[in-house]
Amino acid sequence: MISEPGAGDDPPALDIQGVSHRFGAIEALRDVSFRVGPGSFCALLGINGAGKTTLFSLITRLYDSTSGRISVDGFDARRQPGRALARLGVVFQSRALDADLTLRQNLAYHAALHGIGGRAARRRIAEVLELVDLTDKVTARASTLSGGQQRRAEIARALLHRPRLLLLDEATAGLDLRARADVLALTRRLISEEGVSTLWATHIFDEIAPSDHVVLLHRGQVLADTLAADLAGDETLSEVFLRRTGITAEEME
Ligand SMILES: Nc1ncnc2c1ncn2[C@@H]1O[C@H](COP(=O)(O)OP(=O)(O)OP(=O)(O)O)[C@@H](O)[C@H]1O
Repeated sequence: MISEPGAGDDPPALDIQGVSHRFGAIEALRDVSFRVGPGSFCALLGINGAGKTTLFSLITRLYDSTSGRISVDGFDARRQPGRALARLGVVFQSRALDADLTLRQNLAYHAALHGIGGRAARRRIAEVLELVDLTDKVTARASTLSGGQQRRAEIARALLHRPRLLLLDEATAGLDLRARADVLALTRRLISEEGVSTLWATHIFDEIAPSDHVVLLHRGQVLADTLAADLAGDETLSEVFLRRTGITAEEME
């Protein structure tokens, strides 16, 4: 079930209303609106160039949107950026750990950026490492971790300041099947254990469960915003994706 914002007392983890963005003549996003309910998993489904990374850059305030409104956990990203960003944890497509530092050093550095130090930092680092099942790697250099372990460490890092919303941009890119499944399962588990909502950007249909909320983004526009099972109906998700977007299976490659 999609957790409908407004159904309980909590505001939506993410509320995007009428957001557009241009890069010169390129319209990367056009009038994008959707919500991610509190404590829910939302798949942002789109192929390369759909606008997923642009949307993430707007949510994280890397860019300012041309128009529209973005709120994180009820805080307007433009008018209250500090409060909105404090509620956000991000795992970008590119690797973000310092390869020469140990896992503990990487996390301690990031905790300090969020104003968490001393004993509180040590306690929280131990908690997040346990959440991602990397407790035994705390003194390992980041460069010695496998791709999947690094991704889990990045998720731990994103969780340090107890965000209400996690943004993951193609988090399984470059991982083998086993590691992909681990990262996805971990992210789903965090929703129940940490109560953190997730916006999971992907182009991989297999990562989406029938009960997931899915937002289909194509050429900067939202073509669907519903339960994956309702979107698919009697078809597979990939069939309905190709039909709705009008692209061919070859173009998906
Ligand atoms: N800095 C930029 N300058 C100009 N055009 C850009 C810039 N960033 C993105 N675009 C264009 O905006 C559109 C959306 O790109 P975006 O990177 O957001 O898509 P995406 O869904 O994240 O794809 P990918 O997974 O390949 O990053 C594309 O047409 C892209 O070429």
